[in-house]
Amino acid sequence: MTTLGITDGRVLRPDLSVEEADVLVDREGGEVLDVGPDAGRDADERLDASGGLVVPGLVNAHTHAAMTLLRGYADDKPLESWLREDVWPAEAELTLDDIAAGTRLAALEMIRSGTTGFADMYFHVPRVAEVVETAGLRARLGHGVVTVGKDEAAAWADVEESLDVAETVRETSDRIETAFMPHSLTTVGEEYLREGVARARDLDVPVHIHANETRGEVDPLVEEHGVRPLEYAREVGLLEPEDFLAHGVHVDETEVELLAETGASVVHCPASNMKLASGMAPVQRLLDAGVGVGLGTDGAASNNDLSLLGELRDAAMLGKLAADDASAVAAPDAVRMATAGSADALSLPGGRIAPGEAADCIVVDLDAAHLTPVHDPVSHLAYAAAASDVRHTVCDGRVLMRDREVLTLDADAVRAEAADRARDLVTRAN
Ligand SMILES: CSC[C@H]1O[C@@H](n2cnc3c(O)ncnc32)[C@H](O)[C@@H]1O
Ligand SMILES: [Zn+2]
Repeated sequence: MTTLGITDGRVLRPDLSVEEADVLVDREGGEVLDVGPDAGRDADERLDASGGLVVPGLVNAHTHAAMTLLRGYADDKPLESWLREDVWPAEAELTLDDIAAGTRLAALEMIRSGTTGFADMYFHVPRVAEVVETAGLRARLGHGVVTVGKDEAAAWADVEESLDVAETVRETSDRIETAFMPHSLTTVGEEYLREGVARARDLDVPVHIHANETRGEVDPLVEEHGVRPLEYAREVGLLEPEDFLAHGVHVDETEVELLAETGASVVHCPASNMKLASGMAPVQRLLDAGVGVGLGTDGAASNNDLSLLGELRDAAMLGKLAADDASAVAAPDAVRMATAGSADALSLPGGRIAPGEAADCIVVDLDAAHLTPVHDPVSHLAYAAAASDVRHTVCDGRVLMRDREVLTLDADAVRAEAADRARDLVTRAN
């Protein structure tokens, strides 16, 4: 066994207390061995955390990584017209190599901003998995199914592809898990949902879906089925404890209770919800009811970055507006959402720094003008720290970024290829 010591910093513990300590990591086993004063002093390799805070690696519980290629391509529109007029026509032109390049760019941005794990719903998932493996990240991946606008054969083929990906891609890496991923309750027909979800249960994979994102999606569904969207979701077999729903903006009291009873989680995406004017999720209400809540950026085209530190701030701010209460979604709640909340929602290791837990951690520099003084490091994580404050990123015991240099990807090459491909993509789409 060889060890990594993250030394001389302060460590955020699972109860969100902060203590001066080292973190000792088993590099091959990918787990935390010890947390305590001088625990890392004799380690084989050391990462200097002096002046910094050692935090669990952040977990982005809902994104579409390759949408980095569409960052800034179509802004200032609501979800439905943004998807139909801009995003879907561009996505129809994506090649496998585009998706690999966009995902690499996302991986670079995630490592730089302290994200060690993520959930991705997109296309050409085996290529996405290759990138995740090379970058050294952890992920739960799935092929997004859309059946509206397709003939029956094409719709079933899409369902089969998502199930096939869920079954096979999880075998490709110890850091990759999968899920069955129907796009939403309105873009996938009922028969496909019922059959796909039942088969996902046989494969023992969770289901990830967009749900209750906009009024434009909820109202017609209620009209058609005569029940709330999450009651319909339950009827078609969704809402098992390992399932996780993106957004959950327009949920009523019955649906909050249904989530709490079933144990399915919600992934809050505040920046995307604000940018597309989708609405404000009742996050404090969900937390009060005992619903598991994680945090996601959604794709870079509706955000427009993949920084979870930015998302933390948005979650804390928007949560107060939604509740009309300045004490709602307090700093520790937001930090918990981006760490243990997201990791638990995705059933992935990580989210807590303690012996036996996955060695997914980051060091956030606190020695910066905008982070001075440090009355409360948890407050700084929620309200003041930025992506560029992340100094080191470690996933599964491996150093992915040391002193702001990403070690697993060639940053210049990744940026150049993504910029070229994005330009060609939008030329083809237009
Ligand atoms: C079928 S793969 C995933 C699909 O989802 C689209 N998408 C991106 N952001 C959102 C969002 O906020 N709500 C719904 N769908 C979204 C993405 O462009 C892909 O087509
Ligand atoms: Zn999404």
